Amino acid sequence: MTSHDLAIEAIDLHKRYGSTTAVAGISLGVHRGEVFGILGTNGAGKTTTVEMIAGLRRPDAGQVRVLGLDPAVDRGEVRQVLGVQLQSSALHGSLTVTELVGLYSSLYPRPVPTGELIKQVGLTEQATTRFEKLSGGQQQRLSIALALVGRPRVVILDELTTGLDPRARREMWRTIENLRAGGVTVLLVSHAMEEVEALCDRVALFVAGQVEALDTPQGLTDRAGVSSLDEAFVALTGQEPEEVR
Ligand SMILES: Nc1ncnc2c1ncn2[C@@H]1O[C@H](COP(=O)(O)OP(=O)(O)OP(=O)(O)O)[C@@H](O)[C@H]1O
Repeated sequence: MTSHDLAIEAIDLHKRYGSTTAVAGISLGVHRGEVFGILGTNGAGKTTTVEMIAGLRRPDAGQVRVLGLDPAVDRGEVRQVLGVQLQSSALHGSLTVTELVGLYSSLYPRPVPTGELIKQVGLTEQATTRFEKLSGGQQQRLSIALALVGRPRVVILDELTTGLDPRARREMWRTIENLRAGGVTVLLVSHAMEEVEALCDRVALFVAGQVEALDTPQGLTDRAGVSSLDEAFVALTGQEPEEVR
């Protein structure tokens, strides 16, 4: 496999915040068309890593390539191919769902039609509701819609289904399956073991800013000699998985 086959390449990333080391030498290669999961306890460096991959945070050291581009340098080009949903989105509270999706659509040459996208994330009934009046789960679904509006080739989702009810959760899983079927590469940060087990081709287990193990879900459970990813996480990292928030 050459680096041309990689949609995302992170090489020896480091990041400190004052005296806190958040990321201490992370390297990852995500194949084109793959759904790749990052699992780790609170503070393991997951968000910092995906923010560096998205070009939203500058690494102290190390390199990132997204489809061969450097997100910190080729900002305009990367914006056209990369969709990002982060944990907290700062959106204009007085705009409605339709207005926000329309605003983001205008940034792309071939956006998903606004109504179609709103339906896809289950917000048709809230189409004329202002962002500030949406529930936490609805805001979450809107932020996922905004990550997908430009038909990205690579999508980064940080805590895809945290805070969503079971039905919305299943719909999001279906959305991921559809992205995979369309050849889109997905990098997924999650606390939910069953979500990662169900969706991801490969998984990286993060501990204290480093990759402790990286394999298919089956490979991780085989390696740990256990029957679930939950148990493999405990066996391979020595840490208890977090409760899903
Ligand atoms: N802006 C910041 N300023 C200072 N410290 C930070 C900042 N962002 C993160 N940290 C610290 O860096 C470490 C890694 O944080 P990060 O958010 O990347 O971890 P995480 O694995 O995403 O955690 P979580 O599951 O809680 O979201 C933590 O110790 C955190 O407190």
